[in-house]
Amino acid sequence: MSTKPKPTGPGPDGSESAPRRSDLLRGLTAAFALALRACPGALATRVATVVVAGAAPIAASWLLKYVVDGLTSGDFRVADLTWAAAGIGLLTVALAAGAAVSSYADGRIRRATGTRAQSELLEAVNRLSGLSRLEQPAFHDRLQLAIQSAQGAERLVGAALQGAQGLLTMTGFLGSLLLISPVLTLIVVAAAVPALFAQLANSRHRADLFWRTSNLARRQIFYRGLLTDSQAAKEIRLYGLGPYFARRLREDLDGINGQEERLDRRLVRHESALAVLGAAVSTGALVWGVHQAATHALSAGDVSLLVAALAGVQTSLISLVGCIAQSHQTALLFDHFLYVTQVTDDLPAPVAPVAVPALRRGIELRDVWFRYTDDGPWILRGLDLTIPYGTSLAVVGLNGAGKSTLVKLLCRLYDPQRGSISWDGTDLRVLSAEELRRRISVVFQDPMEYDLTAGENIGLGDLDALHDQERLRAAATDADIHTALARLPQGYDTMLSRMFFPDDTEESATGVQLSGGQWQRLALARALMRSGRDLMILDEPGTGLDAVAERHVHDRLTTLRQGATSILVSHRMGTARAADLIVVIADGTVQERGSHEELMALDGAYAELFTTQAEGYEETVR
Ligand SMILES: Nc1ncnc2c1ncn2[C@@H]1O[C@H](COP(=O)(O)OP(=O)(O)OP(=O)(O)O)[C@@H](O)[C@H]1O
Repeated sequence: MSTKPKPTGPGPDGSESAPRRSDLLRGLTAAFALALRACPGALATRVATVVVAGAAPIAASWLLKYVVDGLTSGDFRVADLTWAAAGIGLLTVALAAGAAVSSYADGRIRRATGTRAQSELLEAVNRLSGLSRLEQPAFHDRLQLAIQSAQGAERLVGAALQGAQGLLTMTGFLGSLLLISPVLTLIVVAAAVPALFAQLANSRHRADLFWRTSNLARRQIFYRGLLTDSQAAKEIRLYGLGPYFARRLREDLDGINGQEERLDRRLVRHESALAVLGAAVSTGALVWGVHQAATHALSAGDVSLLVAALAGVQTSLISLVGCIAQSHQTALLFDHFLYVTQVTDDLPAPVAPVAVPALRRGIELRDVWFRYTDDGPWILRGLDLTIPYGTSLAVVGLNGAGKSTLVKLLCRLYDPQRGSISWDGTDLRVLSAEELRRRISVVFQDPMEYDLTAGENIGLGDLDALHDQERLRAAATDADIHTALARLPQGYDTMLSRMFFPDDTEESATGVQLSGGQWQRLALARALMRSGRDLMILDEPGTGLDAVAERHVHDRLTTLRQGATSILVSHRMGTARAADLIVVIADGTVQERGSHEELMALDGAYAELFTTQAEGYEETVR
């Protein structure tokens, strides 16, 4: 199963448009809500530290003004000045302690929101009961970005709190300046406003660039995945594709770097002009303040407050703008997280789900039409098929005829666009998909190879029996894999992975890799853990098995299937012939149906498939 995103259009979902400004507000609200759900205590602490850190510099500058005014005028009480100086000291201590508490609270917020975001994301993906969304490249891309941005909530909260702190300090200092001189306040604000808007525009440019280059960035993940994936390594080495993909990755990186460089050059011009403007306003204000003090229009304390306010406004402005810029980009990424966590199920859930009864009459497909995408070709075209209870059905047909598609529809991994599939007369659409699947046991054509122990690989078929050694062994024996597993270094506890080791194993221990056929048998054993279920589906269980193994497995399955409703998809006609009912799928419908003898007598598609295969064997033997 590949987890590598495939490159698609320019933006997520292939859309060309950059995100809207409202994304920032939406992202911020959602990030705070997430942090509040994850760690309300740490968030409240962090808000308290913001108030302390935002207000303390202003209070300290007023106390300093009081001290300076007292000292320069000579009109003071020693005790008052001492208390004021102690107050400044206390505020400094509060600031230092606040910084330590704030960094601890940040850590807690980071861990708690990160974990919560991951779980909410995976819960949302698990809520998707079908396959179609996960198979849409655009959704898949979104999902990859959502996984990367799960930490975005913490960064957004952090940036917003830092911004709030900057805003608090700036407002406090502007208020202080207003008391000294309304004119001066106006000048400082006038110098700050263009800087603020220019910085906002810059952050918007950065966000746009990020959006424009996100497709290139995703393609890099794809190339990096190819170059480091052990599954891809065989072909990459055989065809000598490494340097080719490395070059394409470098070209994409150069593309992104080039665009960033151009934007940086533009922004540096803006920023230096703004810095000069800010410095000029500060210097002018300072000169004016000193002049006013010299002519006794202002006190020395006013000048000290003026100096603190000018520095405070400039610093908090820079911090505020930095936070807004960071929030903008983070909100863009976090939007993918919100999209995925709010996505609706791809299979409509029944309004009043009906309990899935044990199968007693059979399964019926009536005029089933199905295609994977709205603009794709029809795979099934009005297929009719009745599978009576207790029948063993074999489905045969050429490659791409739609056999595996039929299997997936029976498991309700998709809904047909037209027609119906019913379980004892009840349409699958009104049954709970989860309950339905509990009544089915399937070996898919491409079964999973879990990087877990051999026992777990089997036990996953029935989680309640994950550690039931007897049942694991029985299933493995029926799938003809018990002997091979028993011979592994740690028997059923052997890790079937070259990447992970059991927690209690030394790092030097190596995992074991099974052959393709052995994995196939393990998947069969996993399905056999559910052999008591109402319907057993085997989609090509013989692929990858050698002739002797296939014979063994086939004999066991024939015994196991007796009396049970089962569906076997197979290209091996020798295996299919033993079924009670055989259907040939072609052109999206059932072309022929009957027993082996009936279909041979019909001398149609089945007879042709059967004799062609039989002749092939005879020629080989001769
Ligand atoms: N997830 C998918 N999205 C889009 N098209 C698909 C998907 N899965 C299968 N198809 C298409 O549906 C058609 C039928 O595929 P299916 O796997 O059902 O055939 P099959 O009869 O099982 O073939 P085979 O014998 O090769 O296993 C094929 O043309 C295939 O390309």
